[in-house]
This record gives sequence, C-alpha cells and structure tokens, in this order.
Amino acid sequence: MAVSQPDHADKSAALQLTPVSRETERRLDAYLDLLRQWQAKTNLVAPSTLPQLWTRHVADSLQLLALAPKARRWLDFGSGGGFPGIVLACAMAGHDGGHVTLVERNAKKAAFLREALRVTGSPGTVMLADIGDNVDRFPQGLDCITARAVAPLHQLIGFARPLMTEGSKALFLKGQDVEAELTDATRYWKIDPQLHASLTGGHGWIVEIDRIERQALPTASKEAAQ
Ligand SMILES: C[S@@+](CC[C@H](N)C(=O)[O-])C[C@H]1O[C@@H](n2cnc3c(N)ncnc32)[C@H](O)[C@@H]1O
Repeated sequence: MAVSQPDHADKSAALQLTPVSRETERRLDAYLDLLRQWQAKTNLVAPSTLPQLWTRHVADSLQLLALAPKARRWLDFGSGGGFPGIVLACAMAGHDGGHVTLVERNAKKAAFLREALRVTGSPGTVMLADIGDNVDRFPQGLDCITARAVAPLHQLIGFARPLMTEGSKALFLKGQDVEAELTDATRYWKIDPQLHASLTGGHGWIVEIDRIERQALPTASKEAAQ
C-alpha cells in the first residue's frame, strides 16, 4: 500500500491554530512520517482522515496545552495512534520535567507508540495495559490526565479520580454528545466541569475537570445495596 504524503496547506492551517516551536514541529513531522508508514500495515487513524492529519489530529491534541500551560506530567488513556499522547510528548520535550505516560491495551499500537517516542526523542513511557485493571500502577503526582475517543465520560472520570490531586486536572476530548455524557456522568460523580469548544471546529468539545467526588447514592439505591 502506498504511504500517503503530507499536505502542506493542512499543516499550515493547523499551526496557525496551535503554533509550536521549530523543534516541536520537527518532532511532529517525524512522528507523522512514522504514522504514515505504519498506517499501511496497522490501522492507527481512520483512513479518511489521513489527508488532514495536522488539523484533525495534531491541532486537536495541541490545543490541550493552552488549557494546562504549566502541566509537565501527563497521562493519556487509550492513546491508540498517539492522539493526544504522542503529540503532547513532542511538545514536552522542550520542557524540564516534561513526561507523558501513554496507556494502551493493544500490543501493536503500544509498539508503535514506543517507536514514536524513540524516533522523536520525546519524554514518555508506554504502558501496555488495560486502564481499569491498572490504575494503581499508574504514576502519581500527575498534572493532567487526558483521553480522546476511548470510553464514556462517566467511565473516564472513574479512571481519573484516584490519580487526581490538588492542582491536577483532567481534559477529555469529546464529540457532539457531550451534554448527554455529562448528564449521565453527574449521576455517578460530583464534578464542576468546564466545557471548551474545540479550536478545530466540527462538533468537538473539551471537558475540563479539576475535582471529582463520588455522588452520594440515592436513598433507594442505598437500600438496595444493603
Ligand atoms: C478509538 S481509539 C482512539 C485512540 C486515540 N486516543 C485517538 O483519539 O486517536 C481508542 C483506543 O483506546 C484503547 N482503549 C480502549 N479502552 C481501553 C482500556 N480499557 N485500556 C487501555 N486502552 C484502551 C483502544 O485499544 C484504542 O487504541
């Protein structure tokens, strides 16, 4: 299968939305070159989005940096082909103490993510693991927890809760059903979410959460649980 070629207009549109340093740009170029090569044998992104890798995926990931400008220690649930985790790692390479933990349960994708960290020289660790079974193995002292297209919001909040500390936050990239997902999540969790419209347009949203408490069980459920 032919390897797709970079689209320069797509890249410059993305970099206008979410500018980065020349060094980060070079790391991102190396990452996308690798992704295009591996995409020929492993499905890392929807093939229809290959012509817009920069706007659909890179800028979508980079926009998180503006919502957590001081964050250095990141953890990304279900990184897949590397969004947002590898993109954030490419950006963190320029910062002292920058590090991204990428959690992925698919072995081929985890191998790709390790190779992406290697070729870009970006600071990160790939954990080949199922999130739900391994929360106690994840690093502590995180500044920011992320996820895109991995699980329903209420589940992501449950995964993030034990990892959150004073000053940390979660940033979850969500689609047009965000309101329904938030309504569902507040049945389980007390949260004070902020919603940010995605810079990359479409119907994307970022849910920012900095405090998570378990919702008290309604009386009927408490009785049922006894
Ligand atoms: C739809 S893909 C999205 C990948 C990437 N975040 C993105 O937006 O391009 C979902 C990824 O999450 C991974 N995943 C889903 N549930 C997971 C879990 N419980 N533990 C670890 N990885 C999980 C899948 O293997 C898959 O690679």
